[in-house]
Formats: sequence, C-alpha cells, structure tokens
Amino acid sequence: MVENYDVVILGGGVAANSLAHSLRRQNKSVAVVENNLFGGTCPNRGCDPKKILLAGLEVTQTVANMQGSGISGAVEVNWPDLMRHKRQYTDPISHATRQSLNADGVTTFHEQAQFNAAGQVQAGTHVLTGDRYVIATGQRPRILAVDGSDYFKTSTDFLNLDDMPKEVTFVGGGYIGFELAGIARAAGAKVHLIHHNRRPLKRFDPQLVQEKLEHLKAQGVDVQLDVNVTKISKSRDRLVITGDNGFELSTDMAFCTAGRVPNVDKLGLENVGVACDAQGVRVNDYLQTTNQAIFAMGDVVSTDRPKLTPVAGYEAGYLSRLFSGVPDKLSFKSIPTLVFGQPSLAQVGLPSSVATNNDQYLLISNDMTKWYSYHRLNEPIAKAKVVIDRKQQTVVGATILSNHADELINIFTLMIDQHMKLADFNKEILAYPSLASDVTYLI
Ligand SMILES: Cc1cc2nc3c(=O)[nH]c(=O)nc-3n(C[C@H](O)[C@H](O)[C@H](O)COP(=O)(O)OP(=O)(O)OC[C@H]3O[C@@H](n4cnc5c(N)ncnc54)[C@H](O)[C@@H]3O)c2cc1C
Ligand SMILES: NC(=O)c1ccc[n+]([C@@H]2O[C@H](COP(=O)([O-])OP(=O)(O)OC[C@H]3O[C@@H](n4cnc5c(N)ncnc54)[C@H](O)[C@@H]3O)[C@@H](O)[C@H]2O)c1
Repeated sequence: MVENYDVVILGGGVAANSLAHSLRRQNKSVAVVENNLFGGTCPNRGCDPKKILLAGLEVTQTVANMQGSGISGAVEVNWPDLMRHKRQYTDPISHATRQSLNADGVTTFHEQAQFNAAGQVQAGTHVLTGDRYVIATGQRPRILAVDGSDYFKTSTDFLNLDDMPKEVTFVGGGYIGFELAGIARAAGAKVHLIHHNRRPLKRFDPQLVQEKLEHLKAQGVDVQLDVNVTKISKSRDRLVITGDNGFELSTDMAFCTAGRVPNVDKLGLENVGVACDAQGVRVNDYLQTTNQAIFAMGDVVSTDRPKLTPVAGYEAGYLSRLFSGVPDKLSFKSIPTLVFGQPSLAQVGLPSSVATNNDQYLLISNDMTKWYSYHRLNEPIAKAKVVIDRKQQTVVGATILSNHADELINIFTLMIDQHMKLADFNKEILAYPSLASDVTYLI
C-alpha cells in the first residue's frame, strides 16, 4: 500500500529532525526515514560525544597549566570511565529522538530510504509518496583509496573506543584530525598526525594555525606534514603506514580523517533525475534539486559553506518557511567555525588577510596571553585578530586562538551580523570580568 505525506524526509539527522518538528507546527503530515541512529551524526557520533571526550583534554591541561600556581598533583584520564560518561549521554539519544518525533505526530521508519523506479520512496516494504521530498542524508567518513585501506578506522570508531590504544595515528589534518589527536594524546596515547601538504586547516589564518600546530606538538603529538600515505599493512598485531619518499610508521590503530563524502549513492537519485557532484546534491537558491519536488539540506548539499550542525539547522528552518509559502531565496549571515582543542581556533567573517594592502580594513592583532582572563588559569596562549571596516566602524571578521575561542567567536558573530558600530558596543555594560567584557580591548 502506498502511504502519502505532505513531506517525506530521507535521513533522520539534525536537519531532518528540526524540519520535521517545524512542519508539524504547520500541521503538515511528515515521514522521516532513517537507516541508522535517529538524531544523526552530531549527537551520536559527531559534535556532542566529541566535546564530552574533550573534557579529558580540558581538565588534564588545566591542571597541568596550574602546577606551581596553587594546584599540585597531576590527574589523568581514565578512558573507560570517560567513555562511560559519554555513553550515558549518547546511548539514549536515538530512541529519545525517535520517540519525540512520534509524539509530535511524525511517522518514522527505521529503514534505508531509496527512490524507486516510480519515483516513490521505498523504505523497506513501505512505499511513501509526498507532495515534496527532502534529502537530508548527511555525509560519512571518507576512506582514502590506498592499499590496505580496510585497516583504517573512522571518527565514529574513535568516539566509541572501549580502550585507548598505546599508539594511534590520524591521517588527515582537518577539523576531525586535530580534535581527535588532542583527545587521544590527553588520554595517554602516543599520537601521530599525518597531513599530505604543508597547509593543514587551510580555511584558517595560517599564522594562528602554525601556533596551534606548535601547541599540539608541545602536548606531545608527532605531526608529519607533506606525507602522502600510500599503503597500510599489518605486521603482527601492529599496523605499518607507508608513504611517499620512504616514509614508514608503526602504530596500533590508524584513523582516516581526510574528509567526508556525501551519502548520495544508494538513494536511487538516477530514478528521479536529481543531479549530484563530488560535494553532494546540487541545489538552486531555494535548496531545490534538479527535480522540482525534491529538496536537499544539511551536509549532503553540494556547497562551499562549512558543513556544520547550525548550518544544517538553519537550512531546515529555511525549508520550513519555504514550504509554508514564504518564497525568499536562501541567504546566510556569518558562519562561525572552529576547531576544538587546547587552544581552540575559531574564525568568523572576513579573514585577516583581507586587511593586507587594503586601506578599507584595519587589522587589530592582540596577544591576550598575559591578560587577566587568561592569566587566571595560566593559559599558554590567547591571541585575537579582528578586522575592522574603517569607514563603517564595524567588525567584519575575527580569528581567535584560545581555550575560550568557542565562546568569544559568538560575540564577534553577533557584532558582525548586527552591523554593530564599535561605539555602540562600547556603550554596553557587560558583566565583568568576563570574555565579553574583554572585547572592548580587542576592537
Ligand atoms: C567527528 C565529528 C565532529 C563534528 N563536530 C562538529 C562540531 O563540533 N560542530 C558542528 O557544528 N558540526 C560538527 N560536525 C558536523 C555535524 O555533525 C554535521 O554538520 C551535522 O550532523 C549535519 O547534519 P545533517 O542532518 O545534514 O546530517 P546527519 O546528522 O549526518 O544526518 C544524516 C542522517 O541520514 C541518515 N542516512 C544516510 N543515508 C540514508 C538513507 N539512504 N536512508 C535513510 N537514512 C540515511 C544517516 O544515518 C544520518 O543519521 C562534526 C562531524 C563529525 C563527524
Ligand atoms: N568543530 C567543528 O565544527 C567540526 C569538527 C569536526 C568536523 N566538522 C565538520 O566535518 C567536516 C569534515 O571534517 P574532516 O576533518 O573530516 O574534514 P576536513 O575537510 O576539515 O579535513 C580533511 C583534511 O584531510 C586532508 N587530506 C585530504 N586528503 C588527504 C590525504 N590523502 N592524506 C592526508 N590528508 C589528506 C585535507 O587537506 C584536509 O585538511 C568538516 O569540514 C566540518 O564541516 C566540524
């Protein structure tokens, strides 16, 4: 029997969840088809579990930084306990997410979703049709096509490790490689991070990336730049990673952190004329695919935008408005992005490089390491680069390297998006001493 809905959503992650609840508020009938864990990547195998495990790095580093400044005695990460702490949060997520959808009147299917030859969505034995369809199937870890690639583990495996191996290697110096390397090191593993060129974290300010790299090395991570991995093989119970120019490294476990690929295969997109490229599903300014009844949102969309949870949520909000009859094109304000760690590296708006040889902009660089906020916990580095539009007297970009960059960057995001004049910011009375009250000295 064919079941008809106003909207059928393929995938049950961050974006799907948000859109489904929002459409129910418009009284639309909605079906969500998820083949793995409801809630998707972020709460099950992405942002949230990662940040819980990051607590190990934060606590051990903070204690290490404070030795001789009022704190004595080292602490260490107990990985199985930390993992249990993580699982207390993640284990109930999928069930609770599905229950919440059902309680809101959303019909859910725990099945692989695929467009069949008739253009309907096949979900196991169920056949679903919709006035509209939304593809929200996200991405999965990319596994480099090297000899022995089956030995690679992924970020999902890392975030679920029962025991931390003695020696681990990450291949790929992006967000995930940096974040997981810091977590593994704090948990006591010997850690290698291999990157194929000299520009890891290439979206970020090169000077501050270099400083972050130095800190990762100082924490004991072995960073290998310009190494192109060609092979992984097993030697007894260890792995041997081989690269160009005679590179060889022995390790207990190797994680491929060289990017993610969109989940567009196995969706039967050829049956419905939906075009894709290597970055994902191609969409127009309305998130509409090359089939006008089919939309796409979140990580699966082909776009240059950073693929992040708040971006996926924003796109879900956009489609909800579009489906309620608001015909605006999709547009974005600033998208802050950050690599968590000790320190974290965060960026929003225009990069500091725009101010080079350009009179329109003023670059204000500050080393905040000795400032009260950072002295308090003996933080080893705190730097900020803020780009000001001289004529408008507004902030247009910021990059922060500090343990609190995640919070500080949001303040700059608000200033940029609200086009807040520097003078107006300085009229605000902000709680003191706090990161927000420091901003006065950064602009
Ligand atoms: C390790 C890691 C750390 C991250 N950290 C951060 C962070 O700190 N901050 C941040 O903003 N972002 C972070 N991200 C990115 C963030 O998780 C994603 O941007 C976000 O989850 C995208 O949401 P989505 O709904 O588009 O896709 P997803 O959440 O991936 O959901 C897609 C869903 O579709 C399902 N699916 C796929 N194919 C099918 C099919 N054929 N049928 C049915 N279901 C299907 C999948 O199982 C999945 O549940 C991180 C990602 C990873 C991997
Ligand atoms: N804090 C956050 O917001 C956060 C954290 C994790 C992930 N994410 C999201 O997940 C996405 C995926 O993260 P990611 O780290 O997997 O991807 P990424 O694109 O950030 O990094 C992948 C890195 O691997 C490198 N690489 C590519 N081929 C390689 C090779 N052959 N050998 C060695 N290195 C190679 C790339 O140059 C790149 O630097 C991010 O783009 C981001 O959108 C966000």
